[in-house]
Amino acid sequence: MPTFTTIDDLEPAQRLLVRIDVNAPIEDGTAQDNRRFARHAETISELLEDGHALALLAHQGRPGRDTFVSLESHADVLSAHLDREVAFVSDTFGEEALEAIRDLEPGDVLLLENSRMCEGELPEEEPAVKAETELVRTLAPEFDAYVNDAYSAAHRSHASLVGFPLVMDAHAGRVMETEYTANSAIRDREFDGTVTMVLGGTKAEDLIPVIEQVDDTVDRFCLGGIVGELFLRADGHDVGYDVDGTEFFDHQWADHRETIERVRSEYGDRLLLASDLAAESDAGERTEAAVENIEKETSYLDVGSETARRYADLVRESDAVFVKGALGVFEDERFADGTVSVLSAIAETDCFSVVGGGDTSRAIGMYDLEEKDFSHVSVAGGAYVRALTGDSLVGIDVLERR
Ligand SMILES: Nc1ncnc2c1ncn2[C@@H]1O[C@H](COP(=O)(O)OP(=O)(O)OP(=O)(O)O)[C@@H](O)[C@H]1O
Ligand SMILES: O=C(O)[C@H](O)COP(=O)(O)O
Repeated sequence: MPTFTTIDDLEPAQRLLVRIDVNAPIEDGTAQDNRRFARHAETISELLEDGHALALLAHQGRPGRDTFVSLESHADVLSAHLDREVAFVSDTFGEEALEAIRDLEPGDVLLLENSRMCEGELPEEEPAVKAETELVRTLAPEFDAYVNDAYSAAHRSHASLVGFPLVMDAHAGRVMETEYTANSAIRDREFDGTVTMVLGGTKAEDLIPVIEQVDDTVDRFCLGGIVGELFLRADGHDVGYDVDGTEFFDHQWADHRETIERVRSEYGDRLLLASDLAAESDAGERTEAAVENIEKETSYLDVGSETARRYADLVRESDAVFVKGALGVFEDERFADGTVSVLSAIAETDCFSVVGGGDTSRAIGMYDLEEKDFSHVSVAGGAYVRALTGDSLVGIDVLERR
């Protein structure tokens, strides 16, 4: 049971600072809808119905990346989910933001600018240090209470996530509460039968510790995506190298090579890799090759159909399945086979299943799968895998410490 307080413990009609996580895919500088918006919209609606006035604090991307953009378009996506205007101010805690905050009336909702544009938000530091940042010291006195609904960012010790609970009344929002409850139950559950973990996506640093830490619980790991290609490289295949200006592989290989090679040799047959891969042909069509025949200069975008079938069969035979990260670029229908085959196989069975990842969970809506066919769909990625391994999340620790 969580030991933090929730929005049920708020006094009525307060002025609230609400931290949400709408970190989203960006196309042409504009936020694309993901499941996080809809989930937070439920918390926001509930707070508005209770007559609170809300300022929302959130981040997008990281400095230096293409996805590091203003939150202006995020306000539009949220407005569509809420069916009411979400005002936006291109400032986080300066004069312009303070003026907009002071104008808030009960029932109003205002989104502040990307918190990562403020000095002091990054880098990771102790909560006590973050509580002293100008961001926290300026905004805290403007509100009656702080609500943290950003479960998917709760593994980051950033000012907007860990600073406020140290200096003001603070509570968990509904997304925080439900994700915490679901993911802790998963962590504490003892499974009968075969447990399979399907790991893909782009982030080796998130996934490799998981493989090592859930060793006792998980029987086999099915790998795909960028991470799977790095393991194929460890097996000596001509894949997992940056080509055509991609920046996925070589730096991750440099950082994690030793661990990847060690894990590969220690886990042997329990770690399943793709036997074929798919790429785009010159004519723009999906083309496939067995891993023995792959070419170093080709960019592979999905596991092949033989692998997709094999992984789907293993899922059907499992009693519990955990998914983190996509097996291919599912956003493009031509390269969705791996991800969708695994998700469809889960949906067909009554195994216990959790699908996590801000991007990966989007595949469920995009391919007409239904959330009810999964035991839990987590909008979190890094926070979800940390919870699976039993690691605590700093953003929750500070709420619990109150
Ligand atoms: N072979 C590949 N080449 C390029 N991108 C890939 C490949 N395979 C998977 N992906 C991308 O991986 C992304 C999902 O993985 P990602 O590591 O972002 O995890 P996530 O599920 O969104 O979790 P998080 O919330 O931690 O970001 C998808 O958007 C997909 O396009
Ligand atoms: O999308 C996420 O996983 C969270 O918003 C955290 O973002 P970060 O990985 O850039 O810190």
